[in-house]
This record gives sequence, structure tokens and C-alpha cells, in this order.
Amino acid sequence: MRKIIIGSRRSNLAMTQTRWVIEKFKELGVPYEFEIKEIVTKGDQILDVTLSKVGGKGLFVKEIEKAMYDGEIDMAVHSMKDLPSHMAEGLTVGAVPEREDPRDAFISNSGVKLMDLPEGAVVGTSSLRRGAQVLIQRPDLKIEWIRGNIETRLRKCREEGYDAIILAAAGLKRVGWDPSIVSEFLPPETCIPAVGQGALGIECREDDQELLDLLKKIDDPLTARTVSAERSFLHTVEGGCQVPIGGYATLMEDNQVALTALVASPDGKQVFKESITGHDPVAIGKQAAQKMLDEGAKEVLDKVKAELGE
Ligand SMILES: NCc1[nH]cc(CCC(=O)O)c1CC(=O)O
Repeated sequence: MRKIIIGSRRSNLAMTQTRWVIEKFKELGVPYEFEIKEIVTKGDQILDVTLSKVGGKGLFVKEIEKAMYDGEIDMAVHSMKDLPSHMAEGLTVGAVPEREDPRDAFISNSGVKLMDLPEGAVVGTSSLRRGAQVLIQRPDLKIEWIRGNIETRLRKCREEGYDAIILAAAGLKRVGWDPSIVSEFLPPETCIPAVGQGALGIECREDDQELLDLLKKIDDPLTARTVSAERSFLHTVEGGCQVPIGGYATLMEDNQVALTALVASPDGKQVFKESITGHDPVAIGKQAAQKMLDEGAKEVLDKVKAELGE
């Protein structure tokens, strides 16, 4: 019986996601053994700098990809939103399982919603996308950087002078947090989630046909379809770095994909938003991106990238 070695970051969320995938396989009764191998990534070692300043999206995946090339591991379970829109040579996403809650969760110390925070209150986030969308609705608030895994951020929120923080609902739900700590699930209409938020992407070697066949069993083609529209948008705007970009697609009854995408300046003062519907997810992603780039989103993104030193 082949033993499949799954590489995972050691955070509680990464481990939980990896164990969830193994559990899915076990439920299906597949004839394989599974072993988890912990991988420490650069992103895990950087704790106190703004993530967007230290080197973009690949931060959590490079070491995992090296282990995959070296044959140390056979597959890796990623949060889709941490996967760069360009896959590394020879590696592929073999499965996109059913998506968890895509929304952002707003957690305030006093329990009030975003629009009810007192004037000038401090919101902690290390995401330019979340910061920009908070400022679009509440230009009076202060955005302060907060880093660390879910547990660390929740502790810092209580102890370090933030009035509220924003985390992905999917992460909270997966690690089993009590949903009552959430003051408000921000609607995707006013806080467009990150591309791929709530979905997993399971990576393996392109030439490992046996694993690709296995992964098909936990792939959700409907989630894959919406995520591919979002990623096509991200890819076309070249959002490889942590710039203020959001993209969220849903399926309509006639099986068309409806994509809403956003590019904003970090201060929320310039906003480009586009909603496009169509049958071909890759085409609508490109179309939305092209339209926004032509209308001026390119200058906004170039400016952010220059400030981040990319
Ligand atoms: N940026 C880190 C990250 N990557 C994936 C998730 C949560 C799970 C998901 O979005 O699928 C998180 C935490 C967060 O953004 O709060």
C-alpha cells in the first residue's frame, strides 16, 4: 500500500486543513496510508513585519514546493488564497474541495458591528484588501497592522489596544472557534473576499497520475469553477503581491458564473469594482481585470507595488 506524505505548515489551521483532507480520504475508504510532514516556511518565521512588505504571496509555499520537487512530500494542502496565481513548474492543483464560508469575520471587543464602532476606533488587520474596504465604509477608523496566526491575533485584539480585528470566517470555522465570538460576518457585497478565500487547493506533482486520480475524488467542480474565475482575474491584474485586490464568484441557476472584483488604493479613496457574468470563468476573470486596468486600476496597483518595493 502506497504511503502518501502530505507536507503541512505547522499552524493549527494548516494542520487542521491537512487532517480534514486525510479524513475525507478515509471516509471514502481509499487504499492508501497517509503521513503528515511538518514544513517550516519563511512566512511562519516572520512575525512582526507587515506581511505585504516582506515578499508577497509565495511566502508560505516556496519551501513546500521544494520538498515536493525533492520527493520529500507527495502533496500539500494550501489555503487557496495563499497560492500564487502562477503555479510553479511541474506542480499542479489536483483538487479544489468544497468551499467553506468565503466571508471575512469582524470581531470587535465590544461586540458591535463595523458601522457601529465609535469614531476613530482601531481595526487590526495585515491585509491591505481588508483595510481598504473598511476605510471605504468608515474613513474615520484607524487601520493598524496585526500579525500572527488566528490564536495570536485574537489574543492581541483583547490585550493590545485594538477595538476590532478581521479574520477569514473559514479559518475560524475550520479550527472550531465558537461562532459567537464573531460580531458580524461582513457581506461579500461590501467586503469582497480575497481570491480563493475559504477554498483549499491541493497541490501535487503534475506527473503523479496516481495521486491526480485520487485527488479527483475530493474535487468539487463547482467550487473549482468559481475559484478559476477569481484566479483568472488575479492573474490578469498580476496581483502576485499582497495588494488590495478582492474577487468573489458564485454560480447562478443557469450555471453561469457571476464574478465581482475589486481593486482599491490602501486608503480606500480610489476604488475599481466590476461585476461580470458568463459561462467561461477564465474569460470573465480576464474581462473584469482588463476593464479595471484600462479604467485606471493599473496606476493604483503600480503605485502600491512601488511602495512595497516590488
Ligand atoms: N492570510 C492567511 C490565511 N490564509 C488562509 C486563511 C483562512 C482560511 C481561508 O481563507 O481559506 C488565513 C487567515 C486569515 O486570513 O484570517
